[in-house]
Amino acid sequence: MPMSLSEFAPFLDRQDETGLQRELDESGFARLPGLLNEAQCAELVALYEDESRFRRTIDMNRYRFGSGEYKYFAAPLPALVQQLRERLYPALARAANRWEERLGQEPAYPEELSAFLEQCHRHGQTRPTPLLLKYEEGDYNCLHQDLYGEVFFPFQAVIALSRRDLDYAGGEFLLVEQRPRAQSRGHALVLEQGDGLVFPTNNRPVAGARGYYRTKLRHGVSTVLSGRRHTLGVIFHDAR
Ligand SMILES: O=C(O)CCC(=O)C(=O)O
Ligand SMILES: [Fe+2]
Repeated sequence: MPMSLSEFAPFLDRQDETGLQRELDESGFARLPGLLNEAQCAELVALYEDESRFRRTIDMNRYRFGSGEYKYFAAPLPALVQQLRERLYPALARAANRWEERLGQEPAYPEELSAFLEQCHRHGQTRPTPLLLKYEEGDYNCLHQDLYGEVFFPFQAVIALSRRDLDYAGGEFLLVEQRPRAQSRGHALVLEQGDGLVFPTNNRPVAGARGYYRTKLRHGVSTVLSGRRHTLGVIFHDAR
């Protein structure tokens, strides 16, 4: 069954973008509720078993990344993942350019994903990074960043594919913000099936007494207490 674009169109409308941009500026992250429907989530979960769709499988325990498993999609990406990556990108590039300006940098991100990916390719980053993750009872994802080379896009997205309290318990999405010369702040975010969350890949500008300063962010997942939790990670830069 082909997956339809219209299903995740609403938040991408211009009028909704204002709210998204405000949330990103205020807290650094933003929820995108109802990004995928139940059938789309189930379809992505089912893809996990189709080895032909992936270029690499990571046993998280082996690298001490946590416990659980994830798989990077091979090119060409499944249509739904490709469309999500393309359609989330432009609003996030506008946010990224505004953040650059706040930090006194030139706006660096092209309007279209394809142009940004060309930058990645010129730096030898040619392998796709969108991934599916699977956590079972006792699994977790240590706090980390997903930088795969010199070029990186300052936002990434995660989409919850499983039903909280029905398919799994625990397994909150964790976001920790490291503030310069201050203690870190943590957010535990519960995502419903189909919800997306956009968050900074590396750092973000925060308004201070004398202009903006940068905080550094890392993300992870708390221990899954029971059941199975699947997520889709949409990272915009390709990897070396
Ligand atoms: O499973 C999650 O919620 C987090 C996944 C993750 O680390 C990512 O998408 O980069
Ligand atoms: Fe990650």
